[in-house]
Amino acid sequence: MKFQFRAVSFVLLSFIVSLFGLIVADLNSDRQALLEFFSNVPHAPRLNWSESTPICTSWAGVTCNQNETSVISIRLPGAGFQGSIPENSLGKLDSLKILSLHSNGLRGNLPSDILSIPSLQYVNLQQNNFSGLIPSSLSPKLIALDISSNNFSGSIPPIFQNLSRLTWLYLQNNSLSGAIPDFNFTSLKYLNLSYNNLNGSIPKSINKYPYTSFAGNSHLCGPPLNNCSAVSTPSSFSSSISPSPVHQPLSPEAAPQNRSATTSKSYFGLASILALTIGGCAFLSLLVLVMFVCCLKKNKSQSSGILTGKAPCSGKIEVSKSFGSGVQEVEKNRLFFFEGCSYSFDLEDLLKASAEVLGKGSYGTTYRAVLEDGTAVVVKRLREVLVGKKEFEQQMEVVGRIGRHPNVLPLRAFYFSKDEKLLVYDYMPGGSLFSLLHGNRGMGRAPLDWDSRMKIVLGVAKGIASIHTEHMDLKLTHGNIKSSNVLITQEHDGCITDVGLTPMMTTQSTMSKANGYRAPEITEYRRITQKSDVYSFGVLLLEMLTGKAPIGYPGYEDMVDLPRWVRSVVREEWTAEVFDEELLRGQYFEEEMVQMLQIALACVAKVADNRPTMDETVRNIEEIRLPELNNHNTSSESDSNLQTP
Ligand SMILES: Nc1ncnc2c1ncn2[C@@H]1O[C@H](COP(=O)(O)OP(=O)(O)OP(=O)(O)O)[C@@H](O)[C@H]1O
Repeated sequence: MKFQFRAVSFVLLSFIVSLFGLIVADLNSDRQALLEFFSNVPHAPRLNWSESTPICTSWAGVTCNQNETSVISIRLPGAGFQGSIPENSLGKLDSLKILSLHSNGLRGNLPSDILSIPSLQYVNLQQNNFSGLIPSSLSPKLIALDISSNNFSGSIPPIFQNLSRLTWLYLQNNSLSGAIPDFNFTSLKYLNLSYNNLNGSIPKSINKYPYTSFAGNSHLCGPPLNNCSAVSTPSSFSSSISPSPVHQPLSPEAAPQNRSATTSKSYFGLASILALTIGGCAFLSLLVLVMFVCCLKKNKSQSSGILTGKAPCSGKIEVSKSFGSGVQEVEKNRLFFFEGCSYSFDLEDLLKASAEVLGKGSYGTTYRAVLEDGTAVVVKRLREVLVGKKEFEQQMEVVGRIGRHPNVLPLRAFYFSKDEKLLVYDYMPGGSLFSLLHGNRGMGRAPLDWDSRMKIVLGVAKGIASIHTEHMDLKLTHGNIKSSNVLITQEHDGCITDVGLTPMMTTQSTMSKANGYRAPEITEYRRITQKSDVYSFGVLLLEMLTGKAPIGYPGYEDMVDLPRWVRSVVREEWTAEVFDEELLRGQYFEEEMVQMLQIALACVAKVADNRPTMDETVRNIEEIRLPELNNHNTSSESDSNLQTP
């Protein structure tokens, strides 16, 4: 009996010892793998990985599982890594789920053992200099793969077909060639293959993705690009196809992307090309005119469509205390409501409402109007509107269509007359991000915590990305992103307002007040693009991180040229000096803050082409906030905890 007991104890003890040994060995082998990478790849001096410190609690950018037995995530975007990743380094982290090394200077081949780590789910290696082929062995658990803006060549390996959980696939801005394999993705939601050298026809299985997913591949054809039949042979294409997408301001006149294949010049003389162009333009203009007249007629005759007109009974305008003082009696009979709007007042009610000035912006004065039944709305009284009635109404159609995203404040109604242009929005009692960050800095101030800031800016990023999505063939921009145009919803989310106003306003009004948010190319060439929106959003992120208002707000003492100031502080080394002191009190999320700073600095790159797109920015922020890493604890190993962000 005694012998039996001893034997059992011995077996149990050996089991425990060997289990412990295994655990230690596991973490040790992860440590060795990371040190192998770290010692072979030059990086920024701020990285603190050292043999003598505990890997799970001290190494920047490294996250372990809950039991601290293995490394599950590496997130070091923009950490200054230069050079190639050695084989048998990162590829040895056999429990790795998340690998984010975007915006570094990594180059050479991507070792084949990395993407095949069986547990790997999220990979973001965009904006490096990797070259060679995409490895053909990939983790079956991959959910997101972003290797865009590198120099990968060769064809797209058919292995993607087998990845049943793949939701994001971003391969744009590489040198990939050959035909696109006939994928039959089951879970893919986002696909971008643009700006490569792909050729042949787009497989049916993926032709539901937008034009922008395939643009910039001059030898690719079929929906949503040009019909393959319209394309003769690859050699008949003009070689001068624009290398990057053209972004137009949010304006109905913005030209659609040129979707027609450019045929070889040898087929036509200059005269025939000119004649065709002029004829084509004339025909198109006629067509647009006819369509527009039809649209207007339809709008006037029925109240379907996006806009509905309301003809109120006549009444006296309260000249003294409301915004209605300038409205002409004859023209005050048409307040256009957008479809789905539940308000039931008319222009007369609005003009009678008691009004309080919320502020004077660059486009005019904004009022909070309280109607007789107690409904509060916001009325923006525009001044210096550049366009006539028709263009204004066309623009309103566009605005009505894009204001259907939870992070974009919908325009509810508008009024246009010779002397008065009014816009009606919901009143947002939560105020603006500007007032939350800079308002009442004295006693009794409730500081805006990190989680709230992250939620708001992620919402704003999504809102802007939704504006940048192609609408009616137009590449739209916002043109005036700043913290006073970010309003806070009941759910404490960020919501962008003033959508679609920039193209209708005079240049003085659009240039004057928001200089601190303006991209260099706007100041120099007055060119508003989607990338200049990204710049403004980057300044907004810096404002959120530093608590400082960008230049352009008279009356705010700590105004600074934010991108310039932040760059000068962090040039040598990342430092807590840039962060808003309110963020340094209490629980301090340094790693997330540093990562947000990296994202912000990428957005405010001086050269527009070096800035990420808004979609990429959304993903980069979401990656910081993966559910697994929320609440700032280390992760559980359960796969179900890692959901699609
Ligand atoms: N729907 C709304 N609900 C609550 N407050 C709003 C609403 N729309 C605007 N505001 C607030 O009203 C004030 C004035 O806004 P306005 O848009 O006129 O100026 P601005 O945002 O400072 O500059 P700009 O005209 O360049 O956008 C700002 O503080 C803004 O945050």
